[in-house]
Amino acid sequence: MNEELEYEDSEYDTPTIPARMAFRRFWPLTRGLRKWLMAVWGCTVLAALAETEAILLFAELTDHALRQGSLSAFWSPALKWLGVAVAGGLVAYAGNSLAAWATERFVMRLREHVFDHVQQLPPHFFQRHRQGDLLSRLTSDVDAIETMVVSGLVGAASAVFSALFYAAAAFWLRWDLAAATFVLAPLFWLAARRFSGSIKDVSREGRAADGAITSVVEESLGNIVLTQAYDRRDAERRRLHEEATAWFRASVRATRLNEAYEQLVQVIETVCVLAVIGIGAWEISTGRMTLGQLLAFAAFLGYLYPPVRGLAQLGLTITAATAGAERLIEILDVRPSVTDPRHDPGTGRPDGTVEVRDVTFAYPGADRTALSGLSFGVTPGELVIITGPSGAGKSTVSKLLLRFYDPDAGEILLDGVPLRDFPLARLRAYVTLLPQETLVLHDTVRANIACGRPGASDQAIEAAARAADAHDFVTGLPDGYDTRIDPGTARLSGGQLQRLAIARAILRDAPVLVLDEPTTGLDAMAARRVVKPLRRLMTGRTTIMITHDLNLAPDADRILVVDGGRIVETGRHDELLARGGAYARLHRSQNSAVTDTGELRLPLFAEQPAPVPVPAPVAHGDGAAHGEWHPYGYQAQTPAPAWNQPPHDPYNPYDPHASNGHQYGSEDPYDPYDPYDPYRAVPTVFADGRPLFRDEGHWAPGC
Ligand SMILES: Nc1ncnc2c1ncn2[C@@H]1O[C@H](COP(=O)(O)OP(=O)(O)OP(=O)(O)O)[C@@H](O)[C@H]1O
Repeated sequence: MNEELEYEDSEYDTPTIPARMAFRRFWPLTRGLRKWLMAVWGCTVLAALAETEAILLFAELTDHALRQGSLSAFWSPALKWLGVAVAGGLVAYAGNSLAAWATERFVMRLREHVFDHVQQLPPHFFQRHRQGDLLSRLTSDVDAIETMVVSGLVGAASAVFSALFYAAAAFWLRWDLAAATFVLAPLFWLAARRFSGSIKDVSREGRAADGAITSVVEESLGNIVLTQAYDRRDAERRRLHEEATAWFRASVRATRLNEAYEQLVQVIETVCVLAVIGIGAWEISTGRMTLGQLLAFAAFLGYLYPPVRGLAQLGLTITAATAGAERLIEILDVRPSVTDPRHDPGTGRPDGTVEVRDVTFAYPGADRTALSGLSFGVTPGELVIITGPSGAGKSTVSKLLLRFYDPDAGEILLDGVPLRDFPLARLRAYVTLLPQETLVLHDTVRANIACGRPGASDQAIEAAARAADAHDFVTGLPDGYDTRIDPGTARLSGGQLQRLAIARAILRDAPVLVLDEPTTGLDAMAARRVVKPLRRLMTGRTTIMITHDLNLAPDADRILVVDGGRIVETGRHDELLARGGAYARLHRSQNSAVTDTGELRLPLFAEQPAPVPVPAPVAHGDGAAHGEWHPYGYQAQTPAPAWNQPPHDPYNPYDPHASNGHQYGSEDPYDPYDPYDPYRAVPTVFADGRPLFRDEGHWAPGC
């Protein structure tokens, strides 16, 4: 299956794979365990032999000791039986322990295999798959495969052996009786066949629902602040209820199907036992069989049915497990978007000269290119800022620089060597990313910094923390560097976490740095506090900073303004401002984005284009003179501009303005959601002529 197919499939329409193919897919993972599986099978065989011996001894005891009432005939078979029971017990214990060891090793190996694979998958894979569903695939679906490949195989081999062995013993004991019983054997097979299709369907539904439940719980807990702040508990509960209902239906149906199968088999077994007893009674009455022989035969049947029934049940279990295998195979078939080169050119640590040469790139499955013909270069010690509007392709540049993807056309070179020629681990040691969201490991502060360079000494960690201005707040934590922090930790502020990330990057000491919005999400004070550590981090390195925050722009050696995946302007801060183009506009919009609190108190849109007088003047003792603008209203006599009317709230049934026809569906043609509505009046100036929004023109304070 290719990747294109992959993201079109949701977790609910996983492709169907036959059990045999699924088995073959995972069988190679049993390498190294197969001899132990053989040993487990050997133990099962020995245990079956011990059981058989026990049954024969039971027949001997019945015929010689019990029927003849002879105690002397009791001791020898009794002691033998005891010996056989102890030996059988030991063998069964060894076999079961070994089986548990082998199956758990297989599960571990499979889980690591899938986990390793998932870790190599490109970022868009995780955007398109729900995390909860992935979790469920890595846990319960992995267990299902174990059932299919290891327990299933050993179970099937043991059941086949036991069935054949007990059948042979039954034939040896009384072939005619055995033949009569075996005529009924296909009934078991027919019953299993009847149920297997439905059981597979219901297992598939159950697994998908299991993944969906984990997803809802995971997403809901991850968004707990949103849930509580917007009181979305009922909505979240409903979401969980929907998925839980699907799970509930699937599991009840699965239990019903299994139970129906079990009971049907029970009835078939009873028919067989009655047939044996009937024929046996007739044989005993004609003197061709002893009671001991009949009881031994019945015991053999008692041992024969479980493996026969087990085989059929195993078929159903494997069929159900195939549903899990399909879900894992779906993930394993997604290929990583980048791989290591065949040959490592073995270059030493690069100086850090980066050249992006005519790069074009579209995300897999996307119909638009994210970058088109992008070219720029950065030399060691230089700071290049990439800015531009949202969706311009800035973060995509960082993904290509880290080689999460390869360009569709063009090339990115590090010291003249194409990125695809570096082994990934080495490339990512040379190019460090400081991502937008601060990534925290569930570990101590020390480990969080040290993950920049595993094995770093405590002194190096502390030096990095000092350079990142993190040492002081870290030593103020209850356990200093040994304080445990968690992702989403409340212990540290956004700015502090960012400084930890900077310490980690300082310790990593890579020649190339890619900073993706290093100050986004921080308030002005926190952003200012990270600037100094950032400068220390950037010193002497090739730095590519992706940012909307143009406060750092005057420091840049070059600024690239990207729009629609292309570079639309290049230059230094002053040059670009003087040019008055895209950059100047971005810069202006950013500076004017500092909101005037007066603006916040104004209704944005008028209800009516025609001015309506405010019913009562607002009496304020703050010097609001007649005719003066006041944030809460206009003074009497002065017709209030439309935008200064108390806003009509279409959702408020008590809004007095609702009665004047300002309701949806009334004749009032005003549509608040239509930007081209001719009735819509967007105020741009205050009553005294001052511009309402700062970027409308110069606004000298006090005028
Ligand atoms: N995984 C993806 N699959 C498909 N298209 C994507 C994917 N990620 C991003 N894009 C698209 O690629 C384009 C560039 O996205 P990118 O994230 O690089 O923009 P950006 O400039 O960093 O935006 P922002 O400033 O909002 O982070 C956008 O049109 C976006 O919709």
